[in-house]
Amino acid sequence: MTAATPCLRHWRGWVEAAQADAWLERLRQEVPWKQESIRVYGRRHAMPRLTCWMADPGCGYRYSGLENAIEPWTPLAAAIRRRVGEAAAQEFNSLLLNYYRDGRDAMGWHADDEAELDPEAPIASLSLGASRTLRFRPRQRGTAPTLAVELGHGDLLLMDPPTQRHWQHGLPRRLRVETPRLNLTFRRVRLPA
Ligand SMILES: O=C(O)CCC(=O)C(=O)O
Ligand SMILES: [Fe+2]
Repeated sequence: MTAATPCLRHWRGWVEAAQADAWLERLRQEVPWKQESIRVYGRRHAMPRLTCWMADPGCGYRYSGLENAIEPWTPLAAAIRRRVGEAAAQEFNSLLLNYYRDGRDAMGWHADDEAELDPEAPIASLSLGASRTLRFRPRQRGTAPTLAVELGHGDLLLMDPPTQRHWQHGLPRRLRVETPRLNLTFRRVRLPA
């Protein structure tokens, strides 16, 4: 069964603009950004964005078929994790950072439903920089309308369960955009009992 809409909570301007500006600048500089590549039909392509995976020890996981190297939390990322965790009432143990250098960078349709992730936990997404559209479509195509959420500077979006089970999301290119955007998705990786 497909839920009629994804379960989203969107706070526009969750971080006040001057604070968001400062976070954007500092994260661009201090995060060890990586240019990963993806395999499509056996060929390697540069991923259309830079990424970094930060997590507590033991919280590694595979994303788009890549085994991510775990980076330790930078002081700012750790501070943001605490604030986002309070807003979401959730203890996040991992974070994927995406750096969209301009409107040519993007992310394809996917669901964040890897086996390593706790399906009961929300995923919290913080956006900094250029405004971009996150689109949602039902995994069972045609059973519900596609939805677009405009994510601006300082916005926090919570994707609550069972959103990942029934919906995919993606960030299309937007060629008019010439400025960068950072997105931080806080996640909960299941730990061995
Ligand atoms: O950049 C975004 O807003 C989406 C990022 C995303 O879907 C992800 O990191 O899994
Ligand atoms: Fe995602």
